[in-house]
Parts: sequence; C-alpha cells; structure tokens
Amino acid sequence: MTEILDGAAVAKLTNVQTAERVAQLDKPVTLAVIYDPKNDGSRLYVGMKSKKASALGIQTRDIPTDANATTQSIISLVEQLNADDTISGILVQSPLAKGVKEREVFSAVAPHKDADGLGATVQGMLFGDAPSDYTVAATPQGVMSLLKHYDIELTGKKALVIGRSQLFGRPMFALLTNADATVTLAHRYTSSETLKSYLKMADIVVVGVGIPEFIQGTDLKQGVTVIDVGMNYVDGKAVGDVDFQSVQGIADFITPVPGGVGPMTIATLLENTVTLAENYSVKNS
Ligand SMILES: Nc1nc(=O)c2c([nH]1)NC[C@@H]1CN(c3ccc(C(=O)N[C@@H](CCC(=O)O)C(=O)O)cc3)C=[N+]21
Repeated sequence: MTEILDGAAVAKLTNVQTAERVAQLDKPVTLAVIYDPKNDGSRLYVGMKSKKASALGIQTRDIPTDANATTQSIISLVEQLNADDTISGILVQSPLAKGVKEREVFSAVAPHKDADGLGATVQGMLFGDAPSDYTVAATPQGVMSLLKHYDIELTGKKALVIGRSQLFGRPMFALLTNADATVTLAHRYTSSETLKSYLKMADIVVVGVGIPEFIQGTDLKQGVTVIDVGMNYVDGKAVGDVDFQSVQGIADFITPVPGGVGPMTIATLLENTVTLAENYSVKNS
C-alpha cells in the first residue's frame, strides 16, 4: 500500500497556526516580494503566495523589478527594505532577469528579514547546523515538516537528493544530514548507472530536476519514501518529476503533484515570515 503524503492538508494546519500567530502580534506582518514580472512562473507563484498571505492576515508588498534593473539596483532596493521597519520579511523570487547575479541579491537580504532562507549567512548556519534560530529555505524546510508530520524516520536512513540548486538540493542535503540521515547528492553530472544504483538503495528519494516522469517505480526499492519536488506543466497540467502511477505498490509514501511539496513551500515561507516578525518585535522592545 502506498500512502499519499498530503501536503495540501498539512500546509492547511500550518497556515491555521500562522494566522493565529499573526493575530497575536500587535503590529502588521508584511512580506516584501521582489520578482521579475517578465517571468510567467514568477507571476503565477508570486500571485499564489500573496493570495495565501492575505488569507492569513499577512500583508504583501509585491515589487516587480524594472526592465533595466541591475544586480546593484536590486541590491539597493533590498537594502531599503532591510532598513524599513514596516517590512517583516523579504523574498527574492527566482529567477531574476538574465544577467542579474541572484546569489548576490539573496545575500543582500538581512538575516533577520530573510523569509526564504537563501542568504549566505543563514545558509552558512544551516550547513554548520547552528544551534540558534535562523530561517531555512522554504521548499526543503517544507519537505522536512511534511516528513515530520507523518513521523517518517530519518535517523540512519539512506537518503538520495537529486538536484543541487541553491533553493532546493543543497539545503535539502544539509537538512537531512542534520537530521542524521546518510545523504547522497546527485545532479546533472551523475551518470545514469550511478543514479540507478543509488536509487535502488535509497530509503528516501527527494527529487527536483524539472523533468516529467524522471523517476519510475521500477527504479526504486520496495518501501521507499518518495518526495516529488518537481513542478512541470504538461498540456497545461501540473506534474512532478515522478511517474506517480508507476510507484503505486512500490513506495510506502509518495507526495502528489499538485498538492504535495508546493503548498508546503508556501506555508513554510509564511511561517518563516511570522517568525521573523515575532523575533524582530522581541529584539526591538
Ligand atoms: N526565492 C524563491 N523561493 C521559492 O520558493 C520559489 C522561487 N524562488 N522560484 C520558483 C519556485 C517555485 N515555487 C512554487 C511554490 C508553490 C507551488 C505550488 O503551490 N504549486 C501547486 C500547483 C500549482 C498549479 O497547479 O499550477 C501545488 O503543487 O499544489 C509551486 C511552485 C516556489 N519557488
């Protein structure tokens, strides 16, 4: 029997808590979102994030970048938002326009406003497994929350992360390592033979490569947990990187697309935002 990890349902539980925490605060919670308005995906996802934020009482300030924006001009914008006491958190939606050095923009976000956990300071804390509080990238943190909700054991388990982006694979590797799994990170230069052999061994597979049907049930070990971070559109329909039907009866757990990691990503971003708002008010009281 393959059980579906219901990200939409778990996200809803998190969102209820986030809304309560927002209501407890005696000040507005505001998320600033910087994005490239020319990118279709960014417009779609930023729209979804803003809508969900407003449903939870979080205000958003969506800021499209100018057509002629540069790395430096966007960093200046981030610095203004860092200094703006009405802003609780900042999200820089990826990808920014071609030629803009995204990594530099991420790292311009002040750690106490880093709602998406992509700046060098907080990512360094994640990789060092720092004991103090810091925000973690929304997608991999959302995956961890989902695994935790379903009590999926990680200690000593063999985890395979496929994809090494700054937003997903690298922080996913760090989180699973910090959770005492034995983690392998595969990526575009991993040979298909190597990938096949690691897939057959893995207890947990987390895949985000952006290729529909990249993973088939026959690739996997019986009883595996499969987390599908892919977000592809085929004939206008959202599909992940895993051939969902073919893993039935092989995987013990699988996340669907839609309704899996996507809603968890948004819930985690908004949870991070209210956490930043709470901590900021403590620091400044
Ligand atoms: N700085 C940054 N942080 C991000 O977290 C980030 C980003 N940049 N750039 C793009 C990706 C993509 N992303 C998604 C979030 C939610 C859904 C989501 O909720 N999808 C729905 C389906 C949507 C549909 O049906 O079209 C679902 O899975 O149920 C999808 C994709 C966040 N991203």
